[in-house]
Amino acid sequence: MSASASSPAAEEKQEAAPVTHCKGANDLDKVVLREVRGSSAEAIFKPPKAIRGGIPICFPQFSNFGNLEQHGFARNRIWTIDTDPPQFPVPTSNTAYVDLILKPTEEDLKIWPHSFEYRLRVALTPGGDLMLTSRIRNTNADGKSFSFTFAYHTYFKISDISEVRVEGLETLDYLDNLQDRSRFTEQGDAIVFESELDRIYLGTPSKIAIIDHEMKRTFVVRKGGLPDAVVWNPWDKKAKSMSDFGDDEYKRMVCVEAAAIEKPVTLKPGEEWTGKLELSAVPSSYYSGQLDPDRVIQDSSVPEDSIS
Ligand SMILES: O=P(O)(O)OC[C@H]1O[C@H](O)[C@H](O)[C@@H](O)[C@@H]1O
Repeated sequence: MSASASSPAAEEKQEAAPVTHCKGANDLDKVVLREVRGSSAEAIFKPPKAIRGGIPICFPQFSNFGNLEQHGFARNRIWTIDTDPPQFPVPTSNTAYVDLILKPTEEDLKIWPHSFEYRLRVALTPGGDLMLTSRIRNTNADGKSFSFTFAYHTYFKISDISEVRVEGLETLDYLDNLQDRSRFTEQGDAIVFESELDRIYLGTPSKIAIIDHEMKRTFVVRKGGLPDAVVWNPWDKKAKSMSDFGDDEYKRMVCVEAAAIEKPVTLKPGEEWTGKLELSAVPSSYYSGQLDPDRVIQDSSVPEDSIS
């Protein structure tokens, strides 16, 4: 799906849920791993399997935190354009956006017996920032609550994994997926990459920065309703084991995923949850060694209190 799509068109089926390409004014086209569908290296576009790259949606399960397929089924489903969405809680004036909706099929209900409506708004601001707003409602008629885990599995395109720092997660606790999800405390003043890394940071702030020194560009991730953040780079060995990923592609990508994992979200019938993600790209000189996200996002289109 292209996030540069504008207002809702006539009802039509979308090929896949994830944002796979986003051409923005301020370098946000670099958010994605692939330039266009499958043109780079080893990406495979074969529905119903999600393409690797972009922003796959992990719902109703992150990873193997449950009995469903890895990362849940939402990323592998056909979404529909929602031509008549209810009012969204984020300002969208002057933005180009598309509203998508996902409801469970009969098959989905067999593996996850809960009725839901998942509304996703994908919006691009005039400045090129990308905003994703997920609204998930429990529409169970049997009076039952349900719980889920969630992630925006965002792939960022970077110059060189060895040159990148992730700031905003220092001093936090994390679960290390490479060590049976044991709990550790981050000791570094930033995350740098020297080998495979796969961690779930807990209780994270609403802003995280991915600083690409070589490109002199910083991605700012802002999020709301999503307390956790997954940081992932497969490094060389795992890259080789993935059939839809080039052997060297790990050098040019990092995933920083706004998520709700440690404490699953529980919704009673009729209740709705909102999870927001906003991505900006700014020149790294704004950061130059000091993380001052307030400074770089002060012109953001989303007021601070609307995202947290
Ligand atoms: O290969 P996928 O199912 O898309 O998952 C890719 C990666 O997603 C997350 O980042 C997980 O923390 C990793 O453990 C996993 O390898």
